[in-house]
Amino acid sequence: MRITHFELNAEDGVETEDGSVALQLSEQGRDFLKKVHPGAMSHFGILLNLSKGKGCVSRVLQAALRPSSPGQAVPLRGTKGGVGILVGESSPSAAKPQRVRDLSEMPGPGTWSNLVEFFLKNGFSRIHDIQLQHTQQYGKIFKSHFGPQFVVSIADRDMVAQVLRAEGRAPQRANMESWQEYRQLRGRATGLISAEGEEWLKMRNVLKQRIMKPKDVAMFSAGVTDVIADLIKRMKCVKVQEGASETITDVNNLFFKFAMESVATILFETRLGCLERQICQETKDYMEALELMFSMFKTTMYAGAIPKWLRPFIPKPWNEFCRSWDGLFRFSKYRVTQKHFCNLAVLLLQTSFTLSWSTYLLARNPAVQRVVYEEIVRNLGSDVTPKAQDLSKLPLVRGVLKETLRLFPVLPGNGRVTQEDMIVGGYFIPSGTQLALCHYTTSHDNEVFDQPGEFQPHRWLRKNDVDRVDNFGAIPFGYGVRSCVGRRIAELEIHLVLIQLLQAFEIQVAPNTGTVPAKTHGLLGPGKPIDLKFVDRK
Ligand code: HEM
Repeated sequence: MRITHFELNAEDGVETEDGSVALQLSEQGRDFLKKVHPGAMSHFGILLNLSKGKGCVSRVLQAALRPSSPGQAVPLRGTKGGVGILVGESSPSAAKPQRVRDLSEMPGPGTWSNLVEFFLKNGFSRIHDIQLQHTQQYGKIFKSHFGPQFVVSIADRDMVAQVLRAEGRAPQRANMESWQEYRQLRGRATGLISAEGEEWLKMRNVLKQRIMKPKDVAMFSAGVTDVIADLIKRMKCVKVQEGASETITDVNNLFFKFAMESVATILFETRLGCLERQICQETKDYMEALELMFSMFKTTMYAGAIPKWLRPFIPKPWNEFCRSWDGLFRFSKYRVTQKHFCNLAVLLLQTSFTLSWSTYLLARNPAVQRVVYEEIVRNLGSDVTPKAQDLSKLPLVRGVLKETLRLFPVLPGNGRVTQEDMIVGGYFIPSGTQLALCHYTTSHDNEVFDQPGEFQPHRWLRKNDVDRVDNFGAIPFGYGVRSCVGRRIAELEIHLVLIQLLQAFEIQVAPNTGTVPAKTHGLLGPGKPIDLKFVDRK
């Protein structure tokens, strides 16, 4: 087999240290290869995915290819015994290719400065800020050590896209060791969030049949609407208690109860009464256990960062981590969800934080709120209860959610463990490396988003049917086969509740609220309570 011609662009060739050249396939290159020799794909181990249409434009063909040996089969670095074929040479006009660098050459904070930052300066609650700070200091790809863990952080939209597009059939999320260890210790089943490999695939396939598509989740619309009616009733009661101020203090508390009630409605087809005046004791205890879990987020991080051999000397973090999980597992009512999803608390907080941030942003930007409200009145009506099928008429409401999650991505960073060798940002990253994808930083990158600090839901409006405003800079639900399985449910709930809140109230910032900083409590939540005024529209 010999492919005689192959176009290379300047950025396609990356020179390795020993003078050989690694090929980075451009889209044209890949298409060309497919056209001239479809069979060749099977010989390019690393290209197997591409032939199934799952590859990525900038995927690197990690071959140690000699520029002078076109047509020769050579071993591919980073593939399991695959061979590649040099199909051409860089055009003479091509700029000098870059050298592939080793991880030892990657910049990043030293172990000690990281220890001081995280353990002495409370860095675990400022993970999002540290992401920004480290990106400024070390660039868009840098390495760090957290106790026994070594992490490569990626804060560049295109590199994030490269990593996620290259994923295999069962991507591995990082940082779940503590959860897995706890579950093994106590004999608890692994949930979807922390499962890996074949076990994950099996669970995911079961769930995805039920809740992955917008049209499948539309059937939950009526149930969610009932819960929203209860939420608004509850808000009106609280306002009456507050008297003339019309203020609801710490809105997240109320939105958390709403999230819990609607998840129960959707997933266990039951009502818990979280939005009633009197909450049943078991639900109350469960909510307290969840709060404890989150107040102990720091402990969770310490539990993961302290090596096992140090535990006899510093036992507290691991013991507390187990104690808070034991607390949550006591509640048999919630076991079904715990079993499937692993951490119900995370899911509830994702929804409640997002609702808190979006109402806060609407209150802080009254002009934007007015335009969104006008869209609702114009395209739906001021008192028509929305259904799932109405959402396509309200692109700005959808923009509000996207923009909220861009400014405050509840998961400010995500993890992946590389499953094969890769070259990212000019660095050779071996298989098994833990990556941290810095979504908070890419969401605030002014090379990716114009005026990134501004709340502009209209930036997400499509100009026409072919316009795509998707952007790897902001992927709050993740991307690909391991992305959020509850995305469609969360979107449905949040869109429906935002519409009805805006139909019922004009949302204003309470005088004492001021600017609310974000804080990482595992997820990116408000750093202080958000108090808002909900002024009746009629
Ligand atoms: C605003 C609300 C939410 C946001 C922003 C959000 C975001 C995310 C993100 C970023 C991930 C990780 C994806 C990845 O690694 O690529 C994730 C995973 C997950 N989410 Fe959500 N989520 C939300 C609500 C929900 C809800 C309501 C549910 C359940 C009903 C849910 C269920 C899950 C599950 C089970 C996973 C793990 C998926 C897996 O590992 O296969 N999420 N979510």
